[in-house]
Amino acid sequence: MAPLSPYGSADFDSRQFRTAMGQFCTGVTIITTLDGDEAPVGFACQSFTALSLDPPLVLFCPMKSSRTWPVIAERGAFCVNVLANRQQSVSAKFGAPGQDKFAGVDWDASPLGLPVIRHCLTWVECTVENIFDGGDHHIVVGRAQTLGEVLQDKPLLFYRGGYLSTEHPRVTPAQEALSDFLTWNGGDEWL
Ligand SMILES: Cc1cc2nc3c(=O)[nH]c(=O)nc-3n(C[C@H](O)[C@H](O)[C@H](O)COP(=O)(O)OP(=O)(O)OC[C@H]3O[C@@H](n4cnc5c(N)ncnc54)[C@H](O)[C@@H]3O)c2cc1C
Ligand SMILES: NC(=O)c1ccc[n+]([C@@H]2O[C@H](COP(=O)([O-])OP(=O)(O)OC[C@H]3O[C@@H](n4cnc5c(N)ncnc54)[C@H](O)[C@@H]3O)[C@@H](O)[C@H]2O)c1
Repeated sequence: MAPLSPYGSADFDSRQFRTAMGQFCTGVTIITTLDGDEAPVGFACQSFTALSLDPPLVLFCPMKSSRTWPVIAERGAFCVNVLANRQQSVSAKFGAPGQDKFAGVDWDASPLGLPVIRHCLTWVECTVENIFDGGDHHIVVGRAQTLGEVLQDKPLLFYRGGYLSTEHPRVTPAQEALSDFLTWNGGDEWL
């Protein structure tokens, strides 16, 4: 058996860890809420995922140093805004420290009054269900309360620390691809 590369050893630094984690391509969301003065706040977040269908749960992981997180905890609710490909500048704005990330950003209020950023692929309004410890992050579980409409647009993807163009419009259904893969008898040609 061939030995694993140095990246396979436990002796790695933070940059190597980020490089490895950056191979996992994700979408980008903006997690928003309202502060005590009813002003909108939010931050860019890739650590978002669907968690459970019944009950309908999602999760995201804010850094413990996040300044938006305590505002969400206080409000007990947040809105997940799923960014479209054309919203790179929104991601950059909400992904860096700043006083007013909403300056110049158009938004509407969800049923709970939370900020829904215009032109997102969709949005999900949630109440905070549970908070777990995750090293230098919190793991926040939310219960979906309202689903937004779905726009027919391309997603913004984050990959290797940058944004990936999603110009190719074709979407292959995962179920179909999986069953094709499992019944494939064409040797290595699949890859
Ligand atoms: C594509 C993408 C995905 C991301 N995914 C995640 C994720 O999943 N989870 C996550 O936690 N973060 C993620 N981030 C990073 C996060 O969006 C940023 O750290 C963002 O600034 C956090 O916003 P905030 O409002 O929570 O905190 P901020 O107020 O922006 O503060 C963030 C940090 O900067 C410090 N800070 C604030 N203002 C200043 C200042 N003027 N000078 C110096 N330091 C300052 C704060 O003390 C804190 O440590 C992602 C960023 C990008 C671009
Ligand atoms: N989960 C996060 O907190 C998270 C995720 C992505 C980016 N960011 C932050 O956004 C900024 C832009 O990132 P970049 O362009 O340098 O890309 P990068 O090369 O740091 O990101 C590559 C991958 O590393 C992981 N990562 C990066 N920072 C992390 C962190 N603080 N905690 C946990 N995982 C992390 C993510 O999986 C990301 O996809 C950086 O300041 C980065 O720390 C934070």
